[in-house]
Amino acid sequence: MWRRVASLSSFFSSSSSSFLPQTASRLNAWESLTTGIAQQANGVIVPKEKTPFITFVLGGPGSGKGTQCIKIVETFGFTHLSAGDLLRREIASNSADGAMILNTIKEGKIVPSQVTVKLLQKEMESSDSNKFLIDGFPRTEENRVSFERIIGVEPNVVLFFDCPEEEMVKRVLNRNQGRVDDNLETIKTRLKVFEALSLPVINYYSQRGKLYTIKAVGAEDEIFEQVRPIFTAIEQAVA
Ligand SMILES: Nc1ncnc2c1ncn2[C@@H]1O[C@H](COP(=O)(O)OP(=O)(O)OP(=O)(O)O)[C@@H](O)[C@H]1O
Ligand SMILES: O=c1ccn([C@@H]2O[C@H](COP(=O)(O)O)[C@@H](O)[C@H]2O)c(=O)[nH]1
Ligand SMILES: [Mg+2]
Repeated sequence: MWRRVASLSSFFSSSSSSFLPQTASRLNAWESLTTGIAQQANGVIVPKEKTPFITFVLGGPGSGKGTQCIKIVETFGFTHLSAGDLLRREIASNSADGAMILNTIKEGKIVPSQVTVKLLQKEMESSDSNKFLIDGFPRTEENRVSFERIIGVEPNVVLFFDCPEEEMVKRVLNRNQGRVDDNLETIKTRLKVFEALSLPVINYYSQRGKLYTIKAVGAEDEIFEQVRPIFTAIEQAVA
């Protein structure tokens, strides 16, 4: 069932990105709130009781997506699904796809959409939560289309953490979490992949009026002050 919710555009100002050719549009994402996840039962499509609110959290490697997601969870109670973390969990559990995922991550390339979307789907379907932060996905147009086809829903909001390359490289090299892809060689590929494959996704959502660009330089708390009003307005709108 489709349902229209009043536009939130008056809560937000436009934002722009040094990466993006066009100005990001205002939030009118609530218009797509209604698509919902559908589950198949005995050949019949049965909508889930409540439609999830989905935020995609995008940005280059080391732009601070994970760091800000933790703050959003603490303040606004979303469920954080990091696609990279789910893939690393597959590697750690020695699953059938583990070796392929490890090689792909080491090379800084993109795991096949079907694998990542299946992991996200499993988490979303088994969660009691109805509001998700999907961090680091979709990374390609193919990822995006697969998510929409398999999950049957579009994001309501897309955040883009816009950070200069030299700052991202510095952060990743200082991260010190033992990640196999936190080395100069892999970072170079990850940055190229981001520019070639992920920026088109960001542009797509900008054109759809769903994109919020956050200037991701400065102290973590200062950056969160750009994020906070977006989620405050969402809370007010659904209350
Ligand atoms: N505003 C900031 N200033 C300085 N360092 C930061 C800032 N935000 C995050 N960091 C640090 O930079 C590193 C990368 O941050 P984070 O892991 O959040 O990025 P990410 O976008 O999730 O990266 P990836 O895509 O590689 O997972 C971490 O060590 C984090 O503590
Ligand atoms: O949707 C995704 C997300 C991640 N990957 C691969 O994992 C690494 C690390 O991801 P982070 O978000 O930086 O933790 C990424 O470079 C890709 O190799 C992916 O393929 N698809
Ligand atoms: Mg991360």
